[in-house]
Parts: sequence; structure tokens; C-alpha cells
Amino acid sequence: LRNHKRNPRHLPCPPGPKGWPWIGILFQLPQKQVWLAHNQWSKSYGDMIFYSVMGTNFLVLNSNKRTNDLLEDRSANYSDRIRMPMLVELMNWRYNFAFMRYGPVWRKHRKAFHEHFNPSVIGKYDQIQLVHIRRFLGQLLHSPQNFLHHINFVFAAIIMDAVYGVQIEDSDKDPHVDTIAAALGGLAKAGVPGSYLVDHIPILKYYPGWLPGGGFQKDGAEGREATERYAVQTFNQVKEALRSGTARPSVVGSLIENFTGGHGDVSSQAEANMIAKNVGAIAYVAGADTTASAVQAFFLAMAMHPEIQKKAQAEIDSVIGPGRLPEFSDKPLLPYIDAVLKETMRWHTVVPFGVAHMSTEDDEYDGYFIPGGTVVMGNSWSILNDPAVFENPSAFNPDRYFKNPNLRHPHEAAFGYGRRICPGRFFSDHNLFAITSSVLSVFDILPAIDDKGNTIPLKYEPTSGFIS
Ligand code: HEM
Repeated sequence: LRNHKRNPRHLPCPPGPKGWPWIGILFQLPQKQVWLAHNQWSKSYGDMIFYSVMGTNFLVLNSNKRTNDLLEDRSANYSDRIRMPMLVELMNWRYNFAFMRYGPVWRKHRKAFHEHFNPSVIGKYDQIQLVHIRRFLGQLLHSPQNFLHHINFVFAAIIMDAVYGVQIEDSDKDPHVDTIAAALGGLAKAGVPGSYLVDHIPILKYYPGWLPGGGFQKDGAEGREATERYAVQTFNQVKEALRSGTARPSVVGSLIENFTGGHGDVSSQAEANMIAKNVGAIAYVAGADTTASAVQAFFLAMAMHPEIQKKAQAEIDSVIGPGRLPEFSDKPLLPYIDAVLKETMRWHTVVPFGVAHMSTEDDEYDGYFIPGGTVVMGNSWSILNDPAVFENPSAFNPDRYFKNPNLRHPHEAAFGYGRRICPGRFFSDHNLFAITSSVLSVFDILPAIDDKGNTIPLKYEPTSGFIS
């Protein structure tokens, strides 16, 4: 950028592929597993890669040092989010504070969320988690071939219970299950910025749907309807239950009820209700598929590594014995289980390319100029597979944390960065402990066998999406 006022020392932007005027490197962008391609690119350009696509600047950070320097130490400038016209404006995902621009409205939501998910309060969900996880063990026993479905369902059930006090049924006929599926369908279509032309040219959002090329407006309208149903319907159900005195304890109920007048950040009951509605709606979207992905990876790792599974089971047997299932109070006594969980979060990066941050102001860093409005990605996969830190990174090896007790905790990249770091990580950790220790205490996880009785070999093949 040669503008003298903005870049008085005429510093270069960080290195990266160049591409064409305005469209930039649009046609060089990898279509699949973008994190791997950027990891490769870092061999030519270094651990910071800068480029532009259709007028937007991107900066990809491929090392822990870079994410620490920018997303943590300078987080005041690197915590904004990118404008997403299709998802947020047309499909009306405004309620979701993960996509909110950095500022006071986002802060109020984050604070309300944190009140209910910080480490000192998440113990209040222990009972809910254990009840649903024990039901899950029964489902596994009954139909182990449907284990992927059971994994998805148990997190849906835990979150809906904790957040709304609502019990969902394991059936397509459950009205919540159906509504959630429709809303998530919109997210899958529009969640990756740039999926629609209107993301690049926001003025198109006013383009009439009946003109040629206006088909995206139909997707927008369908998404909007599904989002509205999803965010409002269950919230109204909680309000109604509060009115009639039948409400079970829940995050949303407590956010509605505990508004105590106009002091503090939230100024009216209407605003408190809006925040309660939004916090409720995000917990499911942000928490269910992510945690389920980690548990699927755990099942795969156990089936691929029977010796590690046996070691974990031996620890549970010696600490807890055969007479009961693990409880949260057992957690500090199970260091090997803890190492298995850490390694699961490292080996399979659930959100491998992170969630896009955006810089607010122009910045100078390490001899480079980074323009305000640059989209900044932390390549979590690169960080968690850095061979200089994690020896032989593609191997699933919980023992690495005993060999080097100071080894970096995978949570540092797996849950994102700085002021936007995942505020559900303590709850998620709790869920993961409960489910993995319970499963290992009563089941063996083995590879499937084919019709002839032969073991089907297993391979780790992560999918490509935003959540892998
Ligand atoms: C294995 C499980 C999970 C993983 C891997 C995960 C990962 C992430 C990541 C990478 C981000 C983006 C952070 C950034 O912008 O740098 C994020 C944000 C978020 N997560 Fe999670 N998450 C998990 C579970 C959960 C759960 C269970 C909840 C809720 C109960 C949750 C709620 C949120 C929220 C609300 C945000 C948005 C934060 C903001 O923009 O300020 N997550 N998560």
C-alpha cells in the first residue's frame, strides 16, 4: 500500500502469492483442505502469508508465534469479524455473536454467555451431562452400528437441556430437531465467506429475486425463515414455561429472570430478553457439531490404537474399579485420560483453519504493513502439527505429554485466539471427559468387520469443511 498517510514508512505487506489486479489469487485458492495448502505455501513465503481476493486482503498466520503476537498481544486490533452479507444479513444470522462485529453489542453477549459457561459455574451442568451420557451408553449397547448418530444426538440433547431446559426426542418428528436441521442447512450453505457473489459485492443484496441471477434471494429467504423459527420458537417456549411456573432450570430462563433493573450494561428487560434469545440460539450452533466431531475422532483413534485404549481402560479400572461409572470428581485422578483428550484435540483439529478475525486499524508489525480491514486466519492445523513442537505430529500419541510435561496445550490453537477464543471450551472439555471416560469404562471400541468376518482397515481422512 503506497498511500503515504496510511503507510508513511512505505513498508511492504507480508509476502504471499500475487495474482491478478482486483480478483487477486481467486483462481489459485485451494478448493479442499485449505489449511494443508497454506501449510505448504509457508515453505515458500514463511509463517505469514498475505494476499488479496476480489479486493479483500487476507493474512494467514501459520505459527504459534504469529498468532500470539497478533491475535493475542494485539487483540484490541485483531478481534473484528468480516461482513457476511448472505449469512448474516439475508439469512438473518445477526443473533449469532460469533459473527458479530467487535464492539459493545458483541461484548454484552459474550459477557452474558461467559456468566453461564465459565469454569467456576459449569459444574451446574454435571447432572444433566451424566444423565444424557448414561442414556447414550444404552443406545450404544442397543445399536452400536449407529454410533455416529448417537454421538450427534447426545450433544444436541445435553445442550438443549442445559440451555433451554428442553428434553428432545431422538426422532425426526421432534419439532426442535427438525428446526435445528433447517437452520444448520443455511449455515452450511453460506457459512464460508464468499460462497455467494453477494458476499463479494454486498450491494447485490438489493437485487430483485425475480430478475435473472436472483436465485440467491430464494436461498436467503428460506434461510431467514429457518433461522427465525430456530431462534424464536424455543425461546418463546421457555418464556411460556416461566409464566406458567413449569420451567426447568436453564441458561435462557436464568438470563430472562435475573434482569434486575437498568443498572449495568443491559438497560431494559427487552434487551435482556434479546440477549437471552441470542445466547440460547448460539450455544447449539457453536457447540453441538464441534464437540461431536471431537468425539468421532476419539472413537477413530481408539479403534486404530488398541494398545492406547487398553492403557486408558487400565487407568479407569485401577482408579474407579468395576462397580460404578466415572464422575467428574474422578477427573484429576485420571492423567492418562486427560492426555488422550489433549491428543484427540491436537490430532484432529475440529476447526482446522480457525474462524476468520479481521483487523480494525492499519498496523505495522515486524517490518511489514498490515492494512486495516485485513481478514486474519490462524492456521490451527499448522500450529498443532508443527514438527518442531510435536514430534511426529501425524501420530496419535498421548505419551508425548508425559515425555515433556511442558509441551504446549493443544487448546491454545484448537479453540481459536485472543478475545474471540471459544467461550464454550470449559463446557466442551467437561463433556468430552464425561463421554470418553464413560465409554471406555464399559465398552471396547473396535474396527468394524465385513460380511466375511474380516476387519475393515481404518484410515484417518478428515473432511474439508469449516468444521472438519
Ligand atoms: C470441541 C469443541 C469446540 C471447538 C473445537 C470449538 C472451537 C471454536 C473456535 C475455533 C472458535 C472461534 C474462535 C476465534 O474466533 O478465534 C469458537 C468460537 C465460539 N464457540 Fe466454540 N468450540 C467448541 C465447543 C463449543 C461449545 C460447546 C460452545 C457452547 C456451549 C461453543 C461456543 C462458542 C461461541 C459462542 C463462539 C463465538 C465466540 C466469539 O465470537 O466471541 N463452542 N469455538
